[in-house]
Parts: sequence; structure tokens; C-alpha cells
Amino acid sequence: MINKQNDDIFHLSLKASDFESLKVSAQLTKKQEIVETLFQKKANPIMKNPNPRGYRHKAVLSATNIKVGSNNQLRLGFFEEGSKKIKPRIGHFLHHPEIDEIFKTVEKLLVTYKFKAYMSNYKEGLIKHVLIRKSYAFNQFMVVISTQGNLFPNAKDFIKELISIHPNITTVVQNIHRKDTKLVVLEEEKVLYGKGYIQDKIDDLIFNISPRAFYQINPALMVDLYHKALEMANISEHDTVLDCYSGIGTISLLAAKKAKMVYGLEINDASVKDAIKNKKENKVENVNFILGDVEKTIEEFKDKVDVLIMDPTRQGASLKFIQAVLNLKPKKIVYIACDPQTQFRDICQLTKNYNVKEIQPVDMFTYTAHVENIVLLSLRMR
Ligand SMILES: C[S@@+](CC[C@H](N)C(=O)[O-])C[C@H]1O[C@@H](n2cnc3c(N)ncnc32)[C@H](O)[C@@H]1O
Repeated sequence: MINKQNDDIFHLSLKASDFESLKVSAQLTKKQEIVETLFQKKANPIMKNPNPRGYRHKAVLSATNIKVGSNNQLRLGFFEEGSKKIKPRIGHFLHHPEIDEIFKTVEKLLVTYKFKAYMSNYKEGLIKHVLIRKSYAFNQFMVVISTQGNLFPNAKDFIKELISIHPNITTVVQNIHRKDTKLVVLEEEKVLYGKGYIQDKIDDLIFNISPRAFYQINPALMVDLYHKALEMANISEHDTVLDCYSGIGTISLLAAKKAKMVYGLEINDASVKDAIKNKKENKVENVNFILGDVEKTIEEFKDKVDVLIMDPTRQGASLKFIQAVLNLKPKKIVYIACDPQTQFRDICQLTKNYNVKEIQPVDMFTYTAHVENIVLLSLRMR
């Protein structure tokens, strides 16, 4: 049983700076310890990151203006920690190196074409953020440029130059903002070049990934994470599986190879659209994707569920969702999390009826404080 009294655990130090200066082996030991202290239980040895540096296949930089002589010039950079200020800088040791090369070219071209960063105080300028995603299997790149409003003067020439330097950019999308927001990608977009999405491959399945959809940032380890989660789920051909927080359907479509039927529940319409396309293009019949908040879609769920897989965001699940899971009584739950602390909070509720059977930490985010963790729970027989 989990020690629910262990409240101090929520105050464990998890600062990024604690990890940046440590050797990878020491980081692994610390992350293993964090998970085992939290759950008061031995976990499997943490799964190692095959590329401890340069593993990020998605990166975002934001635009700011700097003074060059008497003129303003655009620069890309990172938000300073805990502030709204952008520090001009390209290059991060966690980014895949080709992503940083593309950022450099995009910045150079934005300056050549005299684009300015959007400054919300003055309601002036155009460019807000640049997002780049690399496909792991196909070496394709997607560039998304967020702009305030729908203008993008000389887009054709800009893209022609960009593609001539980086021919493996297969799509460029303008993401259009009509309001001031911290978000990078909103609903409105215009495909400036290519198909508007990139593709990746997991095992023998091809996945379309559009700009607004979620996709793991560390695809090399993502594949091992999925394989381990499915091994823990041990799905049989008679099983109905519920994949909650299903994104573009990666886990659902992999689980469908073993299961009788899989249902994927997801709130993001762009992800569900990709998931449906992924199901069709991979010719998988025994999967259905349902758009909506899991809190609601799970309650409407009437079929018997044998295995429930859940992979929520860092906030974890709501109490209402956890209660619905307890009512549904799946035989097994595989809980994948990118924050073991919220996962632990949720599992404290689930242990009313479930036992923790296996814990598998995964070093998806080396040199950061974040830990990915998979927990297998099984329904207690009464
Ligand atoms: C960590 S991602 C996991 C996605 C997928 N399992 C994967 O591995 O790519 C979490 C997903 O949960 C979705 N999500 C967040 N809140 C949700 C909610 N209340 N109901 C349904 N889906 C939600 C997000 O849109 C996102 O796609």
C-alpha cells in the first residue's frame, strides 16, 4: 500500500539546476530515488536515454527586437526563467543540432526580409514564435511561425530561400494569433508550404503529426516507453482497451495489434483529426477515437473495459476522472506520467481498489528535473 501520509514528498527538490551540473549517472540515481521515495516501493531500474544530449525533436524560440544602430532588428531567443523577457540566443545542447541550424537560418531570413518581433505593449510587429519539429524516422522538419494577425509579406520568396538551404523542411505553417496569449500555437493556421504536417514511424505504423497535436519530444526513448507500457498492459485478443489522453493515437494504434477493441479519448481536436487519419492510413479497424474531455467521455462509456491506459499532462488527472475510473473497474491500469508527483497523488486515490504492481521510471528528459514514469496497477479481488 502507498504511504499516503508522506506529504513531505510533494516538497522534494526538483529544480532544473540540480540536474544540469550532474553527470548522467548521478542524474539517473537521483531520479530513481525520487520515484522510489515517492511510492515507497522499489522500481525497475530507470530506462536510460540513448541520446542524453540533443534528444529534443521539438523546440520553440520566441521573437524579440534588439537595437542595432538606430534600427530595431529581430532576434530569436528563450524566455528568461520566471520573467516575460526574451534573451536573444540560438542553440541549446538539448535540441537536436539540425533544429538549431534551421533556427539560425530562419532568424537570418526574418532579418533580411525586415520582419519585426511583435511587441504587445505597442501592438506593433509581426513575429511571435518559431516552432520546429523533426521527424525521427524520416528526417523531415516542420517549421511553424506564429504571427500576430494573418500578414506574411513575401512569404513565397522567404520560403523558397529557406527550403533551398534546408531541403528537408517538408512543411511551413503560419500560425495566426488574433490576441495576446502565452500560447505558441492557436487554432487558426495557414499552410505556406507542403502538406501542413510531418510524418513519423513507430514500428510499422506511420503517424501524421500536425502543428497543434501533442507528440513526445524524445522520439528515440518514446518507442521504448510505449513498448514497456504495452508489455506491462499485457493485452490479450479478448481485451477492450481504453486509451485515455490518446493524442494522435500512437498508443491506441500500437495496442490495437493485440486487443479486441481500443477506444482513444482525447480533448484536442487537431490530435483527434490526426488520430483518425492515422487509423485510416494504417488500415487499423479495431480502434475508435472519441473527441472530448476524458472527465465526460469516460462517464458515457458503457462497454466493459479490461485495460485502461492513461497518459495525462503534467497536471495529472482530475478527481472526477479518477472516480470514474474507479467506477469503471478495469482489471489493469497503466498510468504513464511526465510528473510522478501528480501521478502519485492520483494513484493514492486509485489504491482504494488497486495494487501497485510495477513501477518503471524513464529518463526521457535528461539534464532537466522532469521524470517520466509508468505504473502498473491491478484491481484487487474482493
Ligand atoms: C502527455 S500527452 C499524451 C498523448 C499520447 N498518449 C502520446 O503518447 O502521444 C497528454 C494528452 O492529453 C490531452 N488532454 C489533456 N487534457 C485532457 C482532457 N481533459 N481530456 C482528454 N484529453 C486531454 C492533451 O491534448 C494531450 O494530447
